[in-house]
Order: sequence, then structure tokens, then C-alpha cells
Amino acid sequence: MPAQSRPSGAEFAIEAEDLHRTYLTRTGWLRPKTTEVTAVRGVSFQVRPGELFGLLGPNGAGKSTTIKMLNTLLLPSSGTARIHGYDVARDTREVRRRIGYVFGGDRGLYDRLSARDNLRYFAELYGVEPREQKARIAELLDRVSLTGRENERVEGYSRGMRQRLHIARGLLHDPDVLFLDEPSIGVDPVAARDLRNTVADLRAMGTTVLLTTHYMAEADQLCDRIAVIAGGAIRAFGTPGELKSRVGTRDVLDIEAYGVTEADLAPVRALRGVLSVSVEEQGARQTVTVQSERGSNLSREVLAALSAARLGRVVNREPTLEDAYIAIVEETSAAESAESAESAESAVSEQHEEVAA
Ligand SMILES: Nc1ncnc2c1ncn2[C@@H]1O[C@H](COP(=O)(O)OP(=O)(O)OP(=O)(O)O)[C@@H](O)[C@H]1O
Repeated sequence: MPAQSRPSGAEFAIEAEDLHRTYLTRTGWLRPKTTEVTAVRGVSFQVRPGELFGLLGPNGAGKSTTIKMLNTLLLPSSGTARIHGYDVARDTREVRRRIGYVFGGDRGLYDRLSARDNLRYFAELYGVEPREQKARIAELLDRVSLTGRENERVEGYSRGMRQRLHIARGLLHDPDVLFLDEPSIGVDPVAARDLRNTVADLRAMGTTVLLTTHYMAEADQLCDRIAVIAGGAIRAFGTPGELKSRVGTRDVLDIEAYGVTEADLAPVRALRGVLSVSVEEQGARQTVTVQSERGSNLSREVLAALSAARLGRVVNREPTLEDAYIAIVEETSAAESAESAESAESAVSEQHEEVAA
């Protein structure tokens, strides 16, 4: 998109200003009740043209809701957002011309058509000039490394190939800004590496990318800057290096384990010097990660506390982006629990005061 077609003075590719979004949900059948869910509460950030920006957060954090507001699929309850200076609520057409949206999963492609025919179909839909279509499709197939496979039906494609075709689809109308919502979900490690190369190439070509992913190594490798969102609000901003430096003064212990329960973890959490304990499950195998104050040398105590479970390899390692992310999300949920305990307490004392009066 030529720069002169943007409103003057638009310094940022994406700007979100105090975005809020609430959903009304109806529950119950006999006595239906409407409840309000606040998915996004005051999200603000800016993305510079050509930047690869990561929006990371746990399930239900508000990532998809934020992206849907930025790409005009959902109106904000309050707050504003702009794409290259165009308001997402007012200038919908201008915004849509400048953005592409790629989401993970199986939807959005025609299985019985070839990759080329899928792209031809969507090129028509997106209004790509007929005389430009052939060259554009060939260029995109090349960019996502599907040249040579373009005439095969998509139903025979691997998940990674489908994802790359999704990206080609999202780029057909040459958007300035591409939203990539969990592109590597369910993709095997080799295909995920190819996908990462495709995403890195986008950035090299000057496309602004807003990426959501649950894979921290991917975010670490690809993103220029990252925002961590939890409970509908941004909890941390920075380059991967800046976020990692938040936990740079911690020791991290990874313990391979089988059959560890929440109750087994309580004594580990209670050890002096322990800052965070998390468990990742891969089938029956678990990895218990314990972050502690640097130099606290807690391996022996931690292993003793977990002695009820079957344990395997134990590794002391340097903190990663994933450790920083876990620390940020845990701090948020601890603060939220303290806040809700406080408000429950004040509600009880208000009730007592009422009764006394
Ligand atoms: N259409 C909807 N109606 C009601 N509540 C919704 C709706 N969509 C999302 N929510 C709620 O809003 C909150 C934020 O959801 P959102 O999908 O934005 O999170 P997310 O960070 O994208 O999560 P995930 O990583 O699981 O995709 C959640 O509590 C979710 O249950």
C-alpha cells in the first residue's frame, strides 16, 4: 500500500488506546440470567510499521478479542484503535483494505480445491485485479514454499502446508498489517520451523505482523517486541531480552516427573527462596519447573519434597522467555486473588455494618 494513501501523521501501523470489550452471556434455561464478561479492560499499545509484535497470554486472556477489535470483526465497548491512522470503528473499509487475518486451525480453506484454485477464489473475493492475479498467486506460492505442490488438492496437505497456504491467502491483497492468530497450533516441529521462516520473511519484506502464540520459543525467536496480556489487561511490555531480564536473577530447575499432583507441589511452593512452580504435561511425562532466588541451591529440598512421585532427569538451566512469561502471569493471578479476597472481605464487613445499623 503506498504511503501517501495513509492519513498524514500516522506514525504507527497499529494503535490501541484504552480498549475495553464486554460480552453479555445468557446462562440458565428455566430462569435465564444475563451475565457480563469483561474480556478486555483498558488495553493500549502501539506497533511501528514493519515491526513483528507478539501478543502473548494464557487461555481466556483477551488476545482474540483484542485482535477482533483491531481487525474490525468486533466493535470496542469503549476506547479506540487505528490501523495506519484509520479508525477501526469509523473507517472500516480503509482498515480492511490494509489488513490480513490468518487464524490457526482447519477453517477457511476449500479442501477439495487445489492451493492455486483456493488462492484464485480468494483473489476474486478480495478484488485482486484479474490481470495481476496470476503473477500474485505465483509469487505468494513461492513465498510460502508451496511452489511445485500448488496443483494438489488441499485435503492431502499437512497441517504446516495448510498454515502456509492460510498465510498466502491473508497476503493476497497485499496488506500492510497481518494478524497471525496462533499460526503454529498443532504443527509438528519441522513444519513449525518452516512456518517461522515464512513469518520471518514477511517481516523482512516490511509487512507489520501482530502474532499470537502459545509457543514462547517461537515468540523469542521472531518478535521485536512483546506484550503479555492476562485477565484482559497488558501486564508487561518489552523486547524478548527485556522480558527475560525480569527473571535474569533467578535459578531455574527442570525436573522430569510422572504422577506429580497439586498436593505434591504445595511443600515445594512453601520452600524458602522458591518464587514460582509450574508443571507442563506431555502425555504421562511432566516437567516441573521451579524458579528460585539465584544461589539458593534448592535441588535437594525440592527433590525431597517431590519424593512421592517418580522422578527422572533434573536440569539446572538459564531462565528463558517462557520462565519470564510464567512469572508475569503468576504475579497477575496472585494479585487478582489478593484483590478478590480483599473485595470479598470488604463486602462481608459492609454486610456486618448494615446488620449492626
Ligand atoms: N463470544 C463470547 N461471548 C462471551 N464471552 C466470550 C466470548 N468470546 C470470548 N469470551 C470470553 O472473554 C474472555 C477472553 O476471551 P478471548 O477469546 O479473547 O481470550 P484469548 O486470550 O484469545 O484465549 P485463547 O488463548 O484461549 O484463544 C474469556 O473469558 C472468554 O470466555
